[in-house]
Order: sequence, then structure tokens, then C-alpha cells
Amino acid sequence: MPSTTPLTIIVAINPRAAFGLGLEAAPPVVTALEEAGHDVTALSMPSYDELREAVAAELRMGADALVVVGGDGMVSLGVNLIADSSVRLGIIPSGTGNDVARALGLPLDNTEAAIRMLLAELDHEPRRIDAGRVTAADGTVRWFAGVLSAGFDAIVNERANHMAWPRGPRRYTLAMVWELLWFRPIRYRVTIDGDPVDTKGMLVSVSNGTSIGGGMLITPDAQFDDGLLDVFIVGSLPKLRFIRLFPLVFKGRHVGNPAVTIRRGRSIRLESDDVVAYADGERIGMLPVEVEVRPGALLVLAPIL
Ligand SMILES: Nc1ncnc2c1ncn2[C@@H]1O[C@H](COP(=O)(O)OP(=O)(O)OP(=O)(O)O)[C@@H](O)[C@H]1O
Repeated sequence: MPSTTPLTIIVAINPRAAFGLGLEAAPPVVTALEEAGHDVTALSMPSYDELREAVAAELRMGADALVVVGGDGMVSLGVNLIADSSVRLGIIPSGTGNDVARALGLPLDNTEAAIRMLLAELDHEPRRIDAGRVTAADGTVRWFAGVLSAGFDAIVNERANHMAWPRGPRRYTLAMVWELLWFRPIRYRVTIDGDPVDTKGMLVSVSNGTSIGGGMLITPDAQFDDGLLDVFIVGSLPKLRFIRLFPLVFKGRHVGNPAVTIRRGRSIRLESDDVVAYADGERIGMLPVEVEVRPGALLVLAPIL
């Protein structure tokens, strides 16, 4: 059915998302948007960096919406290009974790349903949500919609990205087992709204969304539009107790556990030696980082929950 208002829409496709799912999901998205009467430019490139450049060039020519087809890494690509602008971000979740889409209430594992929701949302006012704005030590600025992590999970991510084998999600399992063997609690200084705390921890995340790793509900009460970030810290634990915490975190049942601290703030500084940060599954760089919430910096094509 034609849309009420024809729009200029860029569709950015990651052919490698979820190890090939992105490529399958893309054609029906493009067809559906064209059939709805929109002016669609579909972009897919051999690499992430080339795709980002191509999308940035297309955005400079003017667009109403950017639809990303992929996982959190593609959300990151989109968020970094459209934050603080009037361009709306649509997501067709087809990655491995899809944590931002999950928290936004978009249909997962069902491209047809995600397309139907996208078409409906294009006819509504977009949802305005907060974004995390990260400044690295060298002054580089990056944005995220979901979660920035700088603990065990970021180290696992880094390890998995350097592994050539296995190709599927088992790569993360293997990387996690390997890193668990060597992992030691990390010393951090976490400064929330100017209040510094020195701590030793296993996991440290700054959340706008609720989950990491495909649904691990680290900050189940985080809200996209409260103007605040949730700081999640798992303190120093023996490995067996750390492992036993995982199933609880998956269900969000760790809140109140003495090993877990969750605090809210507007501006968070994370400092440590030799620890990498990832945000929305993409590498940010080594700590220190400054994270600040930018209320309402993102317009997303998602229902208001
Ligand atoms: N041609 C390409 N275009 C875009 N990204 C690519 C491409 N080839 C490889 N990638 C990699 O894909 C990663 C992003 O993948 P994406 O997040 O879309 O899917 P995923 O990793 O399966 O899902 P999730 O992040 O939700 O777990 C980027 O880190 C990027 O380096």
C-alpha cells in the first residue's frame, strides 16, 4: 500500500551480518519501501568503512531516513551518522545480538514483521531517544544507542574479532572460554557526575539500552528516554561465582545481588590501564573515555513502548 508521504530513504546493508543473514533480509526491505512509494537508495559495500563513507556521501545529498539492515554494528554505523540530526533511523534486525533492536521492541528473527513495523512507523512521528556520546582520550567523538562496555565482555569481543575461526556465533563462545581462563579483575576509576569511585571489577558498562550479547539484561530498568545512563558494575568475584552470575544476568535477576552495582548519571568517566571499550558491538578504543548522555539526540522508527 502506498505511503501517505513519499520519503527519501537510504538502506544500508551489511552482507556479513549474522554471518550472511543481512544479505537475505535486504531485498524484501528495498522492495517493500519502493512499493510504498518511497525513493530508495540501497547501499552495500565490501567493507564497513566503505559502507560508512558511501552512506555519509548519500546523506550529504539529503535524506529523510536511514534504514540499517544488520546487527548492533550497523546500528552503530547509523547512529554515528545521524545523531543530532533530523534523519530518522530504521532498523531491520538481522545481526547476531540485535540488542538495540531488542530493547526498542522491534521484531527479531522475523524480517517480514520488521518490515511491516518499519512501514507503519514511517507514517508516524518518530520516537525520540537519548544517545551516548563518547569522547576518547585523543578527542575522537563517537555515539552509541545501546551499551558501552569496558570489562570482560569487551575483552571477549576483542578476542573474537581477532579470530579467523570458527565463523559462526561459536567464535564468541570460544573467545569467552579462552578469556575466562586468563581473566583477572580489573582496577577502574568510575566517575559518575563528578563523583569518583575506585573499584575492582569484572564487568563495567554504561547503558542507554538494556542488554548486551543477545539479550543479557545487564540494566533491565534502563530507559531510552529518561535523559540518564545506567552504570553497571560487577565487582571482583571468584571465577566460579562470576560464571554463576551469568544466567541471572540473562534474566535481569541480578539486580540487588551484592556483587552488582547499578547507578545512574548524566556524565560518566571510565579510567583503567590497558582496557578496551566497545559500544554497540563496535570498537571505541582504549580507556579512558568520557561518556555523556545526549537527551533526545536520536530519532528512531520504533513504537513508543
Ligand atoms: N561488507 C560489510 N559491510 C558492513 N559491515 C561489515 C562488512 N563486512 C564485515 N562487516 C563487519 O560486520 C560488523 C557488524 O556486523 P553487524 O553488527 O551488522 O552484525 P552482527 O555482528 O552479526 O550482529 P550484532 O552486532 O548484533 O551481534 C562490523 O564490525 C563490520 O566490521
